[in-house]
Amino acid sequence: MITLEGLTKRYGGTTAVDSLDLTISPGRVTGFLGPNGAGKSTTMRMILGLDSPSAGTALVDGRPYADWPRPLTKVGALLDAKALHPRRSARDHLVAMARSNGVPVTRVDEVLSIVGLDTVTGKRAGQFSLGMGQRLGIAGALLGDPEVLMFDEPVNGLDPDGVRWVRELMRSLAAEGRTVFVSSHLMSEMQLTADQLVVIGRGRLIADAAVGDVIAGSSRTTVAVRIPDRTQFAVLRDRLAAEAERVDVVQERLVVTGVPAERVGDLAYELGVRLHELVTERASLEEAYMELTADSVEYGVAVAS
Ligand SMILES: Nc1ncnc2c1ncn2[C@@H]1O[C@H](COP(=O)(O)OP(=O)(O)OP(=O)(O)O)[C@@H](O)[C@H]1O
Repeated sequence: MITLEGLTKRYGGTTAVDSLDLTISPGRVTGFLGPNGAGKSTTMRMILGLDSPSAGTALVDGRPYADWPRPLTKVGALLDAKALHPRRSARDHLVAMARSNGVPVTRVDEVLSIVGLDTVTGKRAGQFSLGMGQRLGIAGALLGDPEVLMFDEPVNGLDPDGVRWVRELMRSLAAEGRTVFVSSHLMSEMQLTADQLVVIGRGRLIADAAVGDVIAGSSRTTVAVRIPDRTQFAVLRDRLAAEAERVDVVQERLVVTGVPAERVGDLAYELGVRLHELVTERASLEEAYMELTADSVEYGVAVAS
């Protein structure tokens, strides 16, 4: 478990992370989202003791990362996949990591096989593609068989097979009861991978909720109704207009915002309106995320409406 209390980081006049209170629980994948510059990497760096907080605390199972006797066996992390010695082979890189962290060297071949690099163990890291570098970084995170795993943009540079592999790996690590904390800008991928989402903007917490709740909270979730009779169509439209946030007519269907499908169905029944279709059209995570972070985008582009 990761616990943040009042976690704050200031760089001169910039507050990169602003009083974050958060618990990241084991047994599930927690997605960490936010626009560029929101403070995700800085938060992860503070959890790993690579940056010291200006205020507050970041604890792993009740202690700061650095206070754990063999931290690599407690927390594994992929922060910057490019941070490799270019002339070292994948195997040498992991052997050096294992030796300096009291991890048996036999584990190196295990993790190379888990990440699918067992056929290129002798190749130097400098000759690696971006995707191979990511896999090696993930191997490093798994080396100490830790209970807590953190990945900063793990699918960066991976092909579709690699993206699916990372998704399945994260899900299986969480299913084993580990804490999995992963940042990403790929919303469609997060929708498939994460159970819980933490969204930050300008260093502050915007949301901490189950993926389904984040999506359900979006005003873009609508109910669409198809009514074959024109008169009944108008009756239901006028009745819904009195209580919905908005009612649109799209391709001869009523599209209702702010009234659940159950209520729309009950109203139609009361008014004797015959329906041919009644369907909830959920927002995607991407739409829900855009809505949540609209005020926190630091480097936004003005969109003409
Ligand atoms: N070493 C540093 N010195 C000064 N400012 C920094 C430093 N590191 C980060 N920042 C600033 O802190 C803020 C948060 O940056 P951070 O990299 O944590 O965001 P992020 O959410 O990881 O962004 P991205 O999605 O672009 O990776 C930014 O405004 C950034 O410019």
